[in-house]
Amino acid sequence: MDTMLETSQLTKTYRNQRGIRNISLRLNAGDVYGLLGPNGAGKTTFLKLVTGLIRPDEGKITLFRQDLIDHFEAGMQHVGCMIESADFHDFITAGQYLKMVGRYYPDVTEHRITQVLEAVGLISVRNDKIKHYSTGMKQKLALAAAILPNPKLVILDEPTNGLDIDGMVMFRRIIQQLSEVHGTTFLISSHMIHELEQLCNRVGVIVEGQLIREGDVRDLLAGGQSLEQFYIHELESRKGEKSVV
Ligand SMILES: Nc1ncnc2c1ncn2[C@@H]1O[C@H](COP(=O)(O)OP(=O)(O)OP(=O)(O)O)[C@@H](O)[C@H]1O
Repeated sequence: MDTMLETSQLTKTYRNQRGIRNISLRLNAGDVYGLLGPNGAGKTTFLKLVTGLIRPDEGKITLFRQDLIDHFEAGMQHVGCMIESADFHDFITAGQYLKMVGRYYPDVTEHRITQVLEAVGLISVRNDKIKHYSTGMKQKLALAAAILPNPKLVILDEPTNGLDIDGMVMFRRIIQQLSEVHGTTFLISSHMIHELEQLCNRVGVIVEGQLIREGDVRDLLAGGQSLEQFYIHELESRKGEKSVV
């Protein structure tokens, strides 16, 4: 099976001693992988590391089987990402913004820009300045930018933050369609556990900077366990282990 992203013993410690420790994780082509974990567990840190936004202290990251740092630009051509709250220039329009993003990729056409704006439901406001957008609309625009170049791998940090119910349904449909029709691989961090249950084939649980468990969603569901039950059980076991110590 083709490996899209692999980390080995990935460690990042901030000055306050927080961060992540020894995370080894592999994403195969076609995976829709959900990262779960409590606030402050280290999910965003992990996503920032694998998108090159910060450098690890230790460990290795390979993207499409090549070292991320040595082949950063070539690798990132095939990655779309949305990390933390989207930050935009307020005085440009959604259409102009996507045109700007499109310049970083070889073949983003005007037609493709229209296509993604339609997909995320922003076509009617494409000529409005971003400063007039709501939080959810900005989130949709960030998703549009992430999928714009038809990436092989899409990395999303809390993508449904601020989305209304329609927006969440739209988000789920886009991911399912890209995954099923184009075989796009996804790595998604979210607290929306029911969304993840519907979308993901695999999940990993990060607690206090460590990947404590991975699971195959189909197996969990077939065993009569919901993703929420699996997650709560993992957190409770972790607390139990700590209280014994
Ligand atoms: N730039 C930074 N400097 C110092 N500490 C940081 C920095 N960024 C994150 N941290 C700390 O590292 C830990 C992991 O943070 P991170 O943002 O990765 O967690 P998270 O799992 O994404 O949390 P949430 O679900 O709340 O978004 C937290 O304790 C956080 O306070």
